[in-house]
Amino acid sequence: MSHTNSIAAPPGLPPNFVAFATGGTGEWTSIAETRQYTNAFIIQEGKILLGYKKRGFGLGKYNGFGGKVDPGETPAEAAVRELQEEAGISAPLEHTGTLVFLLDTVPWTFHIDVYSAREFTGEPIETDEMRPEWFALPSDIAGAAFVSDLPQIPYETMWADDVYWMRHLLQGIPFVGRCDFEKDGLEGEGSKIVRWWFGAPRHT
Ligand SMILES: CNc1ncnc2c1ncn2[C@@H]1O[C@H](COP(=O)(O)OP(=O)(O)OP(=O)(O)O)[C@@H](O)[C@H]1O
Repeated sequence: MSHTNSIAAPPGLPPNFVAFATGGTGEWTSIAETRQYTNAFIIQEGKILLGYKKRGFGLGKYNGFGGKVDPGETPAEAAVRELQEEAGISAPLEHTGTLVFLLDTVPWTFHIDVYSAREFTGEPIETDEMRPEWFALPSDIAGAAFVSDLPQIPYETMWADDVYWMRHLLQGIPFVGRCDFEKDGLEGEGSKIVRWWFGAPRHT
């Protein structure tokens, strides 16, 4: 029997969340060393700011802005710093989600605190690491604020797990999740999700 379809959250996630998307096969990979990361998204009336990653981990993918939490820094401080460094803007970021990733090609576990803000100051600028671009929120979430002349969120060019939690993020619903990835056998750093579990707070 696979553990991944069970209602109980997998190792590495906080308690008191109820699954809204689970799947895959096999046992959860055991967690050894954990490293802290951040990921920040600006979500406004009808649109979301994503960055195209120009170098390093996640090259060629769209993602929020973020990176490693430095020693002596809180995740919230790191999130603000990384947003400034990678997109040139400041924002009152609020914690919205927690993601845990294991890749069979990386010996540590990624613990990612996900932040979002509805406003920001400054002008998004392209940096050495990221190229910021706006995308339209889906029309059922945006309602009257739907922006028809922006591209749709490019899930095919994002990490494969993003599609599971993005609607929670866009609606400001807290979420947690875990995914175990394995190399997909293709050239490069391509990987596929082999088991996943996403949950929202019990009362929603
Ligand atoms: C596996 N599934 C995943 N799905 C979505 N997002 C993922 C992710 N795995 C990592 N991430 C994000 O990728 C960035 C890496 O950060 P990364 O560029 O390595 O850090 P940092 O900017 O400190 O690096 P430099 O050393 O400056 O290049 C960071 O935002 C982190 O949250």
